[in-house]
Amino acid sequence: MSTNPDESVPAVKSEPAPAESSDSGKITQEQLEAHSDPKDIWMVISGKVYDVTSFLDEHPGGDEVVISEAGKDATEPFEDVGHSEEARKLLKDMYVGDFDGVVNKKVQKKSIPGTKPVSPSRQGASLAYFLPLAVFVGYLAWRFTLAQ
Ligand code: HEM
Repeated sequence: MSTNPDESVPAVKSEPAPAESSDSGKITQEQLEAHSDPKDIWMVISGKVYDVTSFLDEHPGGDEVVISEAGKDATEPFEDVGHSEEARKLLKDMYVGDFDGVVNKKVQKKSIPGTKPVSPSRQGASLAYFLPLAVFVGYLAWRFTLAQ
């Protein structure tokens, strides 16, 4: 028999540790930034979050470039280097989860080859040409019908 009066009281469950992902199961910008220490590095590459901490010393490009991208979206610098297929395969083992934030804007904005982006102002401009022309053609057609 125990003399401890607290023993009958059920242990209060401790608060669960903060989740490493948002409600959507994705990693938020905040969580990404929480891993920007050289001893604990996460980074985003093409919308996926990778824990590159253990790879730091092995990186053929040196640790500094990787540290400078800690807690950030490193898609652009990673792609700019033109990493090999081998480098991309290494990423698989470092995968933590999908990124919930905005995927690298510059990369997203890149136009799709073979297509020509039309800006809203240009759309307006072509409408400004087309409308009077359509009215004029309509007028000609009307005159032509009257002349018959
Ligand atoms: C985090 C994931 C990364 C992995 C797994 C990775 C892996 C590699 C590998 C395997 C190479 C050797 C060449 C090749 O196979 O392409 C390499 C080279 C290189 N990496 Fe990375 N890298 C990563 C991130 C980065 C980042 C974020 C930067 C720049 C900010 C960077 C900059 C470089 C540079 C400059 C080289 C060329 C080194 C040389 O040729 O002397 N890497 N990387």
